Amino acid sequence: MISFKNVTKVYGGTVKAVDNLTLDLYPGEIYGFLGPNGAGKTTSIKMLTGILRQDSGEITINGKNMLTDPLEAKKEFGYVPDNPDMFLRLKGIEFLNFMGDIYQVPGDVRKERIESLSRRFDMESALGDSISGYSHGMRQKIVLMGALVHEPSAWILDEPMTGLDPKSSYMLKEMMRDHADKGNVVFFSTHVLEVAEKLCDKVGIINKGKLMFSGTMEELRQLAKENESLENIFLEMTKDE
Ligand SMILES: Nc1ncnc2c1ncn2[C@@H]1O[C@H](COP(=O)(O)OP(=O)(O)OP(=O)(O)O)[C@@H](O)[C@H]1O
Repeated sequence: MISFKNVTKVYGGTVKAVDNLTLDLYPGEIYGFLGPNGAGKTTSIKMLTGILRQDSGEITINGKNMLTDPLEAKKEFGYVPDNPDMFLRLKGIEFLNFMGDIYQVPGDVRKERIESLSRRFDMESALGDSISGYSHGMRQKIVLMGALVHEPSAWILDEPMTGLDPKSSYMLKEMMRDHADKGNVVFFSTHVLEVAEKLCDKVGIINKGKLMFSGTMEELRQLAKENESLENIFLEMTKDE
């Protein structure tokens, strides 16, 4: 379970990027975090993963507190950031082994997982190449594979479908469903309403740092007036006053 309790983050003393966020994500759920540009999605995810420190409030992952017990909390999740341009000097396989080392995944298990992930994402022939030569989508895939090498309980994915080709995107969605169905939390951000609509058990809509809605897709639809599209609800909740 992932829990945000009254979490606030202010940049430079003025920009309230996340405003008193309280949100619980339960095992078995795919939770989509929706919001327009600058809404506070990435800031929330960076606090959740320990990259940024919140100004107030508490974040726990499977009961482990990110501020007071960061090493244990970080073992609980795999994280894919919104920008996959990292470790460019490494070859794909070196990066995956590096991630395996960090999370202390034993050699034989690691080999099996890397083979299986490479097959799923069509990356077998690219593992020996330097990441600097990868396309955006291939970088996205290698970062995703690295995040999954230790088979984390929670998946935290910032805009994971961006740049993936249809087959990889389909594969990832299947994997997300499968992982949640095994009793894990999958938390991801997206701008794309249709993705959220098809994939998520629950969604949260954030705007200007404030959580405007959190609930099931069905509850979201019920909020809509008759004949109003989900897009209209989304626009209504995120419009500028
Ligand atoms: N390092 C920073 N310093 C100052 N302000 C920042 C910083 N990072 C983000 N912000 C501001 O905080 C707010 C939330 O940004 P954030 O990146 O969390 O939004 P987002 O929902 O992820 O947006 P996008 O969908 O465009 O990625 C925005 O007003 C943004 O300009």
